[in-house]
Amino acid sequence: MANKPTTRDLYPTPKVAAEVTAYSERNSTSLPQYLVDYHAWVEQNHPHATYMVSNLQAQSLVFFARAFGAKRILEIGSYVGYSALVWAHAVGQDGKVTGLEFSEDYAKIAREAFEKHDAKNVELIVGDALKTQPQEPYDLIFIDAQKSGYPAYLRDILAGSQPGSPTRLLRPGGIIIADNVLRRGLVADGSEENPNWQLQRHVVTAEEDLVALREFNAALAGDERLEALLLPVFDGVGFARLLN
Ligand SMILES: C[S@@+](CC[C@H](N)C(=O)[O-])C[C@H]1O[C@@H](n2cnc3c(N)ncnc32)[C@H](O)[C@@H]1O
Repeated sequence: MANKPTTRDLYPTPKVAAEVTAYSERNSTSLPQYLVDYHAWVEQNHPHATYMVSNLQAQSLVFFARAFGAKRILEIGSYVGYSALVWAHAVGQDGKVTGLEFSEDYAKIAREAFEKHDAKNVELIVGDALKTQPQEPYDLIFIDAQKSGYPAYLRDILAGSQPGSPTRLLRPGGIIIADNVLRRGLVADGSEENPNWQLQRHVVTAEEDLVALREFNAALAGDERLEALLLPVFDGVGFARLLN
């Protein structure tokens, strides 16, 4: 029996992959124009714009948030607020988004964007997310901060969401979404034969990030309180549902 084609077999050149992404974006429910414009503005004005999720990934986040029925979302790592604004759009005015962001400078830019777009349902807490997790329940937690912190974030979420606790962080049935869990494939294949090894090793990721992400992915799949799915889309997206 022939093997199913892999992502690379399906979209074998950069041009095909780019066309597929643009086509998928066009054939998914559109984002409001102010979100697309803000993404473009950050790309033109900020040196670390690649920190942001893409518009197509943002479309997927809106879809998942609504499909999961999430009205209260915690985001760990907000940068200048693009994905926080996306979540704010997804949950609507009767929902709530809390972003945790280390940098005061990034948070200032994000808050200006929230104000400009009249997003009253999103707040930012500045500081180390390992120390600033709120004491209230969320339906969905998005992890997108420093990769070396992913295992600790997961431990904190699980420890802070004990069955029966009135202050639990993630409700029973709540969803965790973690971005960049494959790091251009280096998490799964960190060998020098991986063409991304030379390109990315010193630029995008450090060995400690890869070690932490492998630990995180294994913990997500192995914890008996979680049902997990790792999808090889975008830079690798990990999903988990908290069972109790
Ligand atoms: C990939 S960016 C987030 C991008 C954002 N989610 C988006 O898509 O628009 C990661 C952010 O996490 C922040 N960060 C890193 N370590 C952190 C920590 N310990 N606590 C809170 N934020 C942290 C960084 O300052 C950076 O802005």
